[in-house]
Amino acid sequence: MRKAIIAGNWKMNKTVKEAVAFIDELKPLVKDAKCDVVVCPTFVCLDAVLKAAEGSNIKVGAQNMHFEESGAFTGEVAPAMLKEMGVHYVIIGHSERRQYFNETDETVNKKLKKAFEHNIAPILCIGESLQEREGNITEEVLATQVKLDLAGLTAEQVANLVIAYEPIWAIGTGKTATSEQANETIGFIRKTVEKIYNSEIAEKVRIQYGGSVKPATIKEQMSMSHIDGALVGGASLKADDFSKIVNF
Ligand SMILES: O=C(CO)COP(=O)(O)O
Repeated sequence: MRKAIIAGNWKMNKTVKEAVAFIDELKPLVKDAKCDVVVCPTFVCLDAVLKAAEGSNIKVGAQNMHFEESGAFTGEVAPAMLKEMGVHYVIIGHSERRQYFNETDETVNKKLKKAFEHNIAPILCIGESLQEREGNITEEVLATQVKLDLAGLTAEQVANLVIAYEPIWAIGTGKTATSEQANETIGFIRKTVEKIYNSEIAEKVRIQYGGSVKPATIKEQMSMSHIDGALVGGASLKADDFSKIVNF
């Protein structure tokens, strides 16, 4: 049985003060959650959020990191810096990073390897565009992403991986994939992992759905056989909404 994981991706939102106030409000609301609870603030809020979340069941993730250990990479953050702070998770390859910051399957793959090397749990984002879905190439696109992004990862690493299936056309648009659509596609991703590794690993990898997840949609989504959680954008910014999702 896979443990569900609900993560909030705050994207470029919340100042340090706002972030701390959010955690203070969220803590009592999610203290009995049955799933893993994760919030992913911006780099500048990580320290304050880690401190505010101390002693609670809320884990903290970063939204990105570089694949090099250190050096002349102005504006970037290295894995060891996150690990030393106590960061548990890191989102890798979000579609916004792929779209606006030239993230490729090659850099995603390097980052995944680095995250595992530093014992930070990666949440790998994959997903197809509207054009790709309408062109009936969703499965090819996802299979290619899985193959390239996971290249060279060990079976043990993949068993501990979280994958977030986020159809790009459902992000921030209010258009959710239907639960059946999401389940079917996530089932396909699991099959792809099985083909590359084996059925045992495919059964272990946790796969979230992401894209306009709301308190009103989560119950049905979590009732689906392949959906192990959610990566939540907009609805993770209000403690009340996010707690309702966490306590699905
Ligand atoms: O991109 C997302 C999470 O990473 C989804 O964002 P929304 O929930 O705002 O659609």
